[in-house]
Amino acid sequence: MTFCEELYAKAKHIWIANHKHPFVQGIGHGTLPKESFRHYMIQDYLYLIDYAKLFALGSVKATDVETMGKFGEILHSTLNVEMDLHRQYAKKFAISEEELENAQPASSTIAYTHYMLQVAQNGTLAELVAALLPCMWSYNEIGRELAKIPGALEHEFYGEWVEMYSSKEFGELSNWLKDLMNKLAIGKSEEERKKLEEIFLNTSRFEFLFWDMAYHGETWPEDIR
Ligand SMILES: Cc1ncc(CO)c(N)n1
Repeated sequence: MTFCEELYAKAKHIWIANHKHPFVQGIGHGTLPKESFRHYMIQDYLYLIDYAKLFALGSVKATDVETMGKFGEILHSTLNVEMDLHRQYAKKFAISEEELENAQPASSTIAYTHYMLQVAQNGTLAELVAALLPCMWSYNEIGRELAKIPGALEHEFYGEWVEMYSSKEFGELSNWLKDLMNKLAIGKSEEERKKLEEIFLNTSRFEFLFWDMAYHGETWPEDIR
C-alpha cells in the first residue's frame, strides 16, 4: 500500500461526508442556491490567496530544482488559472472588486488557512504537502465524480466549476502532489508518519467545515463584525 493509500483509508469517512455534503451535491445537480455559491466564491477567493502561499513555501523548502519549479508552476496556475475562474464568477454573480477586497474571512476560513500556513511555515516539506494534499486531491475527486452527473458540465452556473476541477490539468497537478507525498514518506519514522496522517485528517476535516460554512452562509455574528 502506498502512503497516500494509507492516508485515504484513514480519512475515508471524512471524504465520504465531503462528497455527500449538500453543497457539493447541489453543485453537481445544479440545485445549489445561488446565494450559497456567491458566499462560497468570496470566501474561496480569500482562501486561495493564503493557500497559494503554501506553494511558494513549498519552493522554499524543496531540496531539488525540479520540485522547486513544480511548486512555482502550481503557484502560477493557482493565481492565474484557478483564481481567474473566481474572478469570472465574481462578474457573473455581480461581486464587485471592492466587495472582494473588503470581504471578511469567516471564522472557518481563517481557521483553515491559518492552520495550513502554520504547518507550512513551521513544519517539514512532507508536513506542508500533507496539509495541501486533501485540498487538491479531494477537489479533483469531487470534480470528476460530479462530471459524471448528466448535465453537470453544461450547467449555466456551476458547469465551469465542475469543468475546472475535473480537468486533466488539475488532475495532473494533484497526481504530482500525491507522488511527492509518497516519495517524502519513504524512510520516515512511525512517529513522523503519524504526524503526517494527523495533518492530512485535519485538513480533510477543514474541507468539510468549509463546505458547511459556504452552505449556511456563515459569517461572524452581526454584532461583532
Ligand atoms: C477550500 C478549498 N479547498 C481546495 C481548493 C482547491 O484548490 C479550493 N479552491 N478551496
